[in-house]
Amino acid sequence: MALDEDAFTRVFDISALRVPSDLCFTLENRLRGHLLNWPRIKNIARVPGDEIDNQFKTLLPKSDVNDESGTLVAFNRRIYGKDEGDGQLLSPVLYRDKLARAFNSKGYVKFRNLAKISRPKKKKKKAEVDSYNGNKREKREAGRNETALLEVVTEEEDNEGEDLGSLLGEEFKVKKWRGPTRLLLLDERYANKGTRELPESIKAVLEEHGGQSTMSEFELVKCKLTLFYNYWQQNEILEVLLPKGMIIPSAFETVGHIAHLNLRDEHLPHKNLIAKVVLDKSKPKIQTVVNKIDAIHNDYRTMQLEVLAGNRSLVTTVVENGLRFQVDLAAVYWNSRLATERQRLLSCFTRDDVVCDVFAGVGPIAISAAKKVKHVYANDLNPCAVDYLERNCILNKLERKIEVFNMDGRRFIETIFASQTAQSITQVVMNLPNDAAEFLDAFRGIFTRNHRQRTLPRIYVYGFSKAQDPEFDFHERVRIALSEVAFEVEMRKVRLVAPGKWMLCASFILPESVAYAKTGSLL
Ligand SMILES: C[S@@+](CC[C@H](N)C(=O)[O-])C[C@H]1O[C@@H](n2cnc3c(N)ncnc32)[C@H](O)[C@@H]1O
Repeated sequence: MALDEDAFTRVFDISALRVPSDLCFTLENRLRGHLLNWPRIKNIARVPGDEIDNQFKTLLPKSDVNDESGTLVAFNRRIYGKDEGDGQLLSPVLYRDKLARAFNSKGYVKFRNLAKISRPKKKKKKAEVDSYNGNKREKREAGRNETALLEVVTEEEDNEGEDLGSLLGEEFKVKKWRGPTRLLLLDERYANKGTRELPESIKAVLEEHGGQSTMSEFELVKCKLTLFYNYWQQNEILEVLLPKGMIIPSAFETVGHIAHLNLRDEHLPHKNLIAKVVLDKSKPKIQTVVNKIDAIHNDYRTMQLEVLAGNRSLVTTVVENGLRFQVDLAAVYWNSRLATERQRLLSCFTRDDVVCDVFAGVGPIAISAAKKVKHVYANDLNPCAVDYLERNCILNKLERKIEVFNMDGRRFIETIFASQTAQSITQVVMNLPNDAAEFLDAFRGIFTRNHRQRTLPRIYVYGFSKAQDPEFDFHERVRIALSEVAFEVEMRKVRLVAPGKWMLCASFILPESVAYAKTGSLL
């Protein structure tokens, strides 16, 4: 089903007070309870074409611009000139401006409508006010990229009979310029009400301020407020589009420019529609919307993703804690939800540490650590992850502090600890929650008598548990893997990854009995 954006256009009749612009904020405060209070709609709107130009301002005498009895009249006379009343002679600047307004390349602008008498009447283009910036625009352009549009319903629309303007031009039906004004949008309960029907409290405020205003004139105008597809929020649109009673998908993970949905089965028939709305509502930050097709099963922990909307590229750049990581979501593992955990882990390290990241992926832990610690050894089995890991080291200018390896975790542990050149490793991170505990046996016998003076590293190993007592369960797995019971393990719940399934982090100093064990792996 295609998304019909026009079906979300809604038009509301409202009333507005046209007030002098210099009073609009005062009046906005005084009339607060009577003004339109809709989300994302400002209740002050500009009126096109009545702004005073700074150039004109300088021509005015120092007294109040809006002194209708004197200055404003004189100003109008100066603008409209002697030929239209008893005004003074126009200054050269104003005279040129007047001429420019009277002619254009096609002839007299002022009497252009005379020509129309002999031609069929074209549909009139109407100037409108965008409630956000007051720009003039043409009605047919509005809609696609608009959020909301405020149109003043003109007298012409109200009274078809008095169409003097269509014969002699706009100038002949509008009043003379009377100073810059603003529209204060009134609460919807005042729509289509006459001035007399306004509550006394509003009238009292207007009367009080009317004296201060030069125009001493407030006008009640009818308006049309149009709200477009862009106005409505994601959940409001999805509520309309999806079948009644269906849970509205709201949360999604973002990885750079990619929104990563995790749709339920019931959503799948509507997946493209949902993705389109998510894309529309999260642009420009989001450029691609994907859905996870299947649970993660493979060794590299990559996700099976289906691109539902937007551009198809799954290569993106994520900024995390001031560091930049390039990621190809189709080929490597990335989880933005672990950002807090990575920070917590990092807070355990000091500048004297040497860190070994056994399952480094594209490097979020290794590279963050490298900014803080003395040195990092980072490894991953996935050649593509290693490729991005190397790029990310360079991207963050940390390549001198990180050594990158591409091997199986167990072999990496054995190699790095056997290496004579390896600096003394103080911290080991094992973030492969499904199986990391099962790699712990690789630490058995990593040190020989020659290494006696070496520091015993602290190990951080992650795991999942669905048990009733997840901490106890994971603790048991760690002990079994190390074939050692007498050592202290700090156990911490990281986050609930699914109902009843916890991710945990166990940390402990590698027991001496394990590090110097005579045998290697028991398995
Ligand atoms: C859960 S991800 C964690 C990556 C990284 N630490 C992070 O936070 O984004 C686990 C990583 O281990 C890697 N991996 C899986 N099996 C491995 C193995 N036997 N040896 C080394 N790395 C392995 C995967 O390629 C993946 O990048």
